[in-house]
Amino acid sequence: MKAAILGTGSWATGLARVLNDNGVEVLMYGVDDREIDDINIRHCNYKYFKNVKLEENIRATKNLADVIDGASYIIITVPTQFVRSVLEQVKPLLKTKVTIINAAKGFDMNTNMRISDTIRSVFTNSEINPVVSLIGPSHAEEVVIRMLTAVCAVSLDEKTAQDVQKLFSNDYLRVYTLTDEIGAEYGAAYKNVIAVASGILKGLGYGDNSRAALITRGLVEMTRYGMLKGGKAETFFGLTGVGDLIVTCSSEHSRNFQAGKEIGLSDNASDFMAGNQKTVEGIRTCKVIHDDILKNYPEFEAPITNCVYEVLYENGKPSEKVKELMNRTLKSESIKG
Ligand SMILES: NC(=O)C1=CN([C@@H]2O[C@H](COP(=O)(O)OP(=O)(O)OC[C@H]3O[C@@H](n4cnc5c(N)ncnc54)[C@H](O)[C@@H]3O)[C@@H](O)[C@H]2O)C=CC1
Ligand SMILES: O=C(CO)COP(=O)(O)O
Repeated sequence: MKAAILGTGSWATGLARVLNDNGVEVLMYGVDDREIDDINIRHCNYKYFKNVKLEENIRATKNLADVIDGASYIIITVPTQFVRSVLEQVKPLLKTKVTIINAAKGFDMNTNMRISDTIRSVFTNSEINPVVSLIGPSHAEEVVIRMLTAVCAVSLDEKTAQDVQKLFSNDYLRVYTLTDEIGAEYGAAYKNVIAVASGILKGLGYGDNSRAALITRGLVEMTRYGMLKGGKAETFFGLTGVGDLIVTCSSEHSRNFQAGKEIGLSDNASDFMAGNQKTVEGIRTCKVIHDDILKNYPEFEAPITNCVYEVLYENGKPSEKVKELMNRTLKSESIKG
């Protein structure tokens, strides 16, 4: 059995190792010569993992046709802004029906669609099996060294979710199935915005109490928004919701957290926004959610997202935004807002 992995970055490498461990033939598609040479020649991916030696049968190439040829599964592990363009290159190369597994967290660059919807908009039902998203609390830095991790295989079709569950599960990666695609994908995207806020608090010098408050109120905010979009409340209390929120808001591995920390340290986002080269999906996700609320749900309150938006896009000062959040009208803790 063969799996095509789109991307040669950190998550692509982490999932390639899982599948290789599970006896699946993997071939990775990349655009970066350095990453491809590292994988093929030096058997590492030094840019992302300084001390990890990869197996020699994990291979990468720039030839997308070779990657797709004979693959039963195609795993999307490029950042969300590249997903549609890569899938459009994949489409003419398909010879048999495949299962596409999304592992990216955020929204389509052009349409702001969820990634499962993006996949369905590129391919017909005769080209692909039901779409699956493999998402949950899973820093690549830990998965690649086989640290115990649990994620969800999310699909509208339980059988396909179970198939992907079996494909990835092993003694260090436990996969649960879930059918609430909307709730899971909004949770996995929204948590990146709250992780930027968590980094900002850290950069400003705040401590554990502040982070716990942010995670708890961030969970309320993302649950209310996700339910508005059609997700189920219970999903936000699972791995793709609070699970991913905790790991991303509390870890120095998180690029979203790191970004927020840098912004908090300088009490300003402009330098960071001008120079950032890393994958920080919370930046764009924040704008997508902010603009959606402004346009479609003007009565909806998303105070954390609004503050992150003002810091990132309107030159708001993080230290002042924190004060604004704390000095809002006092209210009940109810999830209803
Ligand atoms: N890194 C992590 O721990 C996790 C990441 N994810 C998600 O996985 C997705 C990918 O993120 P990372 O691997 O972290 O990003 P990364 O920044 O580590 O790597 C991005 C990769 O995409 C490649 N790339 C860029 N444009 C491309 C194109 N047009 N075609 C093919 N490859 C292209 C780059 O060369 C690089 O290899 C994101 O949506 C992220 O949210 C999900 C769970 C864990
Ligand atoms: O999604 C992740 C862990 O579950 C990775 O988070 P970052 O994109 O912030 O690094």
